[in-house]
Amino acid sequence: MESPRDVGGESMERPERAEPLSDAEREIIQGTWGRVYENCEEVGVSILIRFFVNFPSAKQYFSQFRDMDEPEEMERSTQLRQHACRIMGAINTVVENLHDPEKVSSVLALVGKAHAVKHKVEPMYFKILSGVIMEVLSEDFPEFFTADVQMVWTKLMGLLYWHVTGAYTEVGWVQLSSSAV
Ligand code: HEM
Repeated sequence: MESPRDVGGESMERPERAEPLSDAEREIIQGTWGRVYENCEEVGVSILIRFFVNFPSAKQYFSQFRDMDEPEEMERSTQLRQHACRIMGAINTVVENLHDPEKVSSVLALVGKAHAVKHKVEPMYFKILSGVIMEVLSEDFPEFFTADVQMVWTKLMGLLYWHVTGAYTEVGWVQLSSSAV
């Protein structure tokens, strides 16, 4: 599906600012997220399984399942399950605080900083994960994730990526070229 170079060698693009969400868009996100979050562990796990199956190089950061290939085996990993819940929890905090841009940026700055400094995760994986999140939500909740709703969610994912990559820039993340990886 991928080679590490597909994801490792690209530069981190970051627009000047994230496009803000309107009140109506915030309501759409909050309304649809409520239904997703009711099943947060199950949805989070299916997002991560698809992420690691389609982009196996993303497993390199996880000691417990970096060498696993079978989705059934990965599904039993407590580290995967825990990360699924942490991702869903962080998105939930963002969604619940969309009216409070400072809170949103501080939550995502912490996520970005930890992943840059502690986990040393290549930031492109955040973009890839956003795409997988959109795919899984659209497939699992077709009754809510209509084309219009998907557009609003894509905007939220852009906002998330913008804040996270902002934190990477802030801590002085240096992009490795693909030939150096
Ligand atoms: C929306 C995206 C994401 C969110 C909200 C998120 C959130 C979190 C949180 C809250 C933690 C625990 C606190 C910490 O140690 O920082 C964590 C840990 C971690 N994250 Fe993420 N994460 C995201 C994406 C990613 C991606 C794309 C990767 C790598 C491909 C990744 C790799 C890790 C690793 C390796 C840990 C430590 C796991 C452990 O110690 O068991 N995360 N994440």
